[in-house]
Amino acid sequence: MAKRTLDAFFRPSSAAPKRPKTEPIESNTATAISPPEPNDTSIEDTNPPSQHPSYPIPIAQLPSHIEVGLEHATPAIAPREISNRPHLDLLHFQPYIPRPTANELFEFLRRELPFYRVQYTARRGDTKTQINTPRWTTVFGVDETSTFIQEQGDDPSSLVLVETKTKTPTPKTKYQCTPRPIPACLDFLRRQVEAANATANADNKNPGYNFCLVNYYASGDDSIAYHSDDERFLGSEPNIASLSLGGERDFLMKHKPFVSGEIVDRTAGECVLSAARAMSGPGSTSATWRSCTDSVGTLNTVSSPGSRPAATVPLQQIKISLGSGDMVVMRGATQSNWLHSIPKRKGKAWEATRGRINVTFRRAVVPGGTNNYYHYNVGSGGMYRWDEVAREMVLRDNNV
Ligand SMILES: O=C(O)CCC(=O)C(=O)O
Ligand SMILES: [Fe+2]
Repeated sequence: MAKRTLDAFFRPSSAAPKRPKTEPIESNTATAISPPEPNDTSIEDTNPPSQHPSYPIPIAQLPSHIEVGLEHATPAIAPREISNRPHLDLLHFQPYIPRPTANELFEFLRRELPFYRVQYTARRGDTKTQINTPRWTTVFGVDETSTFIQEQGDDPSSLVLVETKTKTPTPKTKYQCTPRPIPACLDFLRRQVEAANATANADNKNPGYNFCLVNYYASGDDSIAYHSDDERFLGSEPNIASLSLGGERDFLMKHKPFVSGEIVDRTAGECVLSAARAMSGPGSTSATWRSCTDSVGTLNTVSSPGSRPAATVPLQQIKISLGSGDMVVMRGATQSNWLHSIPKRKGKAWEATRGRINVTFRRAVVPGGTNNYYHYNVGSGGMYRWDEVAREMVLRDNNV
């Protein structure tokens, strides 16, 4: 694996997220607005929101004070590499965005984005289970086989979807959903996170994120159960950047079980590594994946008593407390070997009741990824928005 230097974070990078004066003609973002000058407060109220026929609502642009904060103060600190366990390859920025700006961004995204409480049916053999996703979700982006291009001048609402290779219009039948371009506010963040990643990789490889998934955990009752983001549609060794905003929550990780008798004593927190691959490799179907995350919550362990262990390593769970502005980048073999979760949090303590937003950036390589992400993060139910007076998500539209 390529060696990364953390010092590189404080050197100027060719991939630094200098905001272009105008958006490129070809992009997955839904706006084409020049950046405000840091002192120009008038722009804050006049920048038009991102609009697109696929959006249920116009989505506001970042207020200039947040944008300036992101532009000048990220990464707030060099990341820590966590790779002291088998197959684990993480970058932990603590924080990536300075706390005050991260808290403003949390309030902004909660207020401005459309959210969904998705229900779906998980099938396991002949058994069907109705799942209520235990958090609010929303998603933007399209896999790499399609691209949004601007049809008329710099009017972002005229972004149309074309085939990436041929530039011909994408047939309506290609997707079971209507892909949404990443709105300007999240696209700004995407470019910054990409640049931070490129700096962290010795080969300066840009992960080229084309999806942005957002989770909102309203309280300690909201959660995501143990899963890995290792679907085939993300390609091998996916790079997933995961940003936390708002209330602090625990991020748990545990190694997947091994195939051939490696689990010798889970209660003692020990597993034995052989050359065998982890049990649950890439390619789980979407239904399996979601049923793992939301209903079952963990994968079964397998052991076959005949095999010979080669080495022992601790199998303790890893716990990382994620505060506002912190970012974890999961890379390399992490997804195919490790599970992660945000467990429910009991109690009435402030951090247990405070909301948290998680933004992940990923790259999907085939249309199956687009169908999957919209199915499980937008679904076919109602659209909700944050109500500042009621201090909760309120149903705004029954069918978007
Ligand atoms: O909220 C988080 O930090 C994790 C979210 C996550 O794992 C996911 O959306 O796949
Ligand atoms: Fe995940």
